[in-house]
Amino acid sequence: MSVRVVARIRPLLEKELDKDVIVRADSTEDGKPLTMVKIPSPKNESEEFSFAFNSVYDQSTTQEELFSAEVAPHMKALFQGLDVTIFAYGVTGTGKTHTMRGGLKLADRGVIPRLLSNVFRRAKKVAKDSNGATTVDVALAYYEIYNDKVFDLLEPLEKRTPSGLPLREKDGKTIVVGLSERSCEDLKDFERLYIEANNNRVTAATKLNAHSSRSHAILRVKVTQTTGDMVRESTASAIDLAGSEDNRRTDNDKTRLVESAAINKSLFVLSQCIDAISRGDKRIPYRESKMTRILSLGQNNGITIMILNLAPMRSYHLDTLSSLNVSSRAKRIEVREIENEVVFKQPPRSNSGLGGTNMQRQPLRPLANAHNVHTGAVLAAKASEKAASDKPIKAFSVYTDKASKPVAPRATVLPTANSSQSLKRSNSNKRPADSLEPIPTSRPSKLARPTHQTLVPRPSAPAPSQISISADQLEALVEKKVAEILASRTASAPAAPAPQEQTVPVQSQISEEVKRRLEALERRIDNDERDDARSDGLRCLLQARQAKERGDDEGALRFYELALPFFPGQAKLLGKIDRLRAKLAGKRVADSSNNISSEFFDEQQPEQRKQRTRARAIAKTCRYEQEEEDEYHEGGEADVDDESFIDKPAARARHATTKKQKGLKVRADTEMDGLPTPKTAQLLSIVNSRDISLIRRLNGFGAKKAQDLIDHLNLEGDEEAGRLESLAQLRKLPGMGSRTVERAYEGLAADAL
Ligand SMILES: Nc1ncnc2c1ncn2[C@@H]1O[C@H](COP(=O)(O)OP(=O)(O)OP(=O)(O)O)[C@@H](O)[C@H]1O
Repeated sequence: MSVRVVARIRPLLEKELDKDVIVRADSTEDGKPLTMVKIPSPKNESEEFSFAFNSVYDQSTTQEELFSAEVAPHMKALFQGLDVTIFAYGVTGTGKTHTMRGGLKLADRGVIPRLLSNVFRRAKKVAKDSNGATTVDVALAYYEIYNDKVFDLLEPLEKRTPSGLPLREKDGKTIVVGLSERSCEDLKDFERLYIEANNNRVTAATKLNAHSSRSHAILRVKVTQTTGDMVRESTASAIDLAGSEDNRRTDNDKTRLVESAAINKSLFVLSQCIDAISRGDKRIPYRESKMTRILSLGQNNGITIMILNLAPMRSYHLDTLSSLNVSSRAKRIEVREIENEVVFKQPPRSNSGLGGTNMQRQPLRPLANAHNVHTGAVLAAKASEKAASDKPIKAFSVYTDKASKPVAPRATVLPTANSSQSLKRSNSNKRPADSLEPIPTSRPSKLARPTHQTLVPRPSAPAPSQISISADQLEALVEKKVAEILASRTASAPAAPAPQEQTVPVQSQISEEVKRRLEALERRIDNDERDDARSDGLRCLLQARQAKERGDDEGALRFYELALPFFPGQAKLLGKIDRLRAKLAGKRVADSSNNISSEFFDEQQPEQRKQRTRARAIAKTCRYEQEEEDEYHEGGEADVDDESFIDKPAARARHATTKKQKGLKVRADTEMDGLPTPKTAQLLSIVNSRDISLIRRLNGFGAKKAQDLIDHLNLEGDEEAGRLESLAQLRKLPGMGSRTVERAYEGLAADAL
């Protein structure tokens, strides 16, 4: 099933009553429900663009109507074990927070309080219908992504660390490490928590919205239904995204500008993800922002509803067109409606096999094919509260945490997802205590183990620690993903003529290597806690460069603009932005009309559209592969170069530890950094020429690396002011590093021989 995308047009506010309304809801035929948003062309008022959605809600729509039509119908599915995600998207001031949170009056309450009210009502009904045999527990996690950092909204502000909470991937889901979770008894309990938590959320007045959300807020409502030893867990996520904003209209100060840059960047990445998914690209840039990692659009199982919020006034014209374009593409995203697996609680096991009465329970273990792996831990959390409080670091998923309800300590997952009522765990399925290998640990158990694993006698190899298991699992997942991609590429590749066949395995190896490096690099970027402003700025520049190479001028402009707050007043950067703006001024309108016609074209010519999409996807894949090969073909040192860009001192320190690398560095310093040798002078003169064809000829430089180098030189100043005088200066540039410079130097030396 596709992501359900609905649009909501907000009414005019009191201060806007004299404003010109240009956005309206319409239906395809008289008497049919509203499914179209119509808006005039900014170029030609007599021309009107139409965007089709699953449903459209006009200015008169009440909070109750929206909830009843879009959210209430999915509450049953939530209690059947499906995860439900609802997120509000749109420009600043269009009503996202109003839709999700709403006002304090009963009629003004938004999706979130209504959702909770519905959940508690259903929970009571489930308990009543089962004569008390089934109990339902509701727990909340609530956090915000502010300046691309994750903060727990249920914890007081004093507890925040500057770097925020880290993210990890686990069992195909992105989890927030250290996130708290609160048990919630009833609506009053929820309101108390929610109002308190919202006071922690960053909002501020901007010119476009007196209470503008400066962060993306994510509320997770976990519903746990327990019947005897069966546990079913599902999660409703309600996400209020911060709104994109055009800083020419906001009059934002420096702090607001930095926030705005982070908001716009993450929303831009979201739009890129939507585009990539709808084009069928293999690589979706989820990892380029924390918000897209967490949202994982199209990756999560369950039901996803996107609410596009729109303001009807002319002053939002281009922004409205842009968000209509993005959201209408989101309709094409497919999500799998798969229920979460049922979990069976396991009675407390004897620890006799572990020896000693003080021995703690088993350590964390990986749980294959389970979505709700933390259930046992959550339900056991209160019982083990004291032990847990002794631990310095907790790795809770957003589905997991400090629930306060005492429940059985362990749970076991059955691989059958849909047979919850008929399955009961027999005694023969219990894992005998003597099959446990002794694991010296003081960590209390937090994860369940799948039944099918427990039935098989375990080898007596020593159990790895929790951390090494996670790392191995991660590695294995990456390997598996790469293998699958390669297998599908090989399978779908057309038969090559005989002479080229020999090159296929080599290319596959290169791609595999490239993929692995890319994944490793992304992981390293994500794990790097020191996301300082400068490296964010440099990343924006690199993204801009990449967008430009792809011919995506709009993307390049957005990223250059995002980079501006990090390099204020940079003449070169401002020049680039001005040139791109001028180029795009007329093109933007033309693009919009192309998109509309392609919407209609899609319906009329599905085959041609598919062919176009395929051709685009193939062209893009080829481009990616070419770029990757350009960058990585030279082999083992590419990651050194990249690492030096992310964190040069740390990377150098790491690489300087091996004997071989130590030798290389010493040689580089003595041979290359003294008085400029002819080779040094030659290398510097090639670099200073800023001529891409010359720089590309250097050993280890592909098109992208060469262009990045030129961009960085341009940022340093013009050819005179930004001239490099030594290799040490070259090494300090982002993306360079000792190894790169040495290879380029050695390449020149080899040429001379
Ligand atoms: N459907 C609606 N009915 C009445 N008022 C609305 C409606 N939608 C939005 N508003 C009002 O419009 C203003 C802006 O809405 P809101 O703060 O929800 O926008 P937003 O999209 O969340 O903005 P930002 O992204 O800056 O946080 C608020 O005063 C809100 O009360």
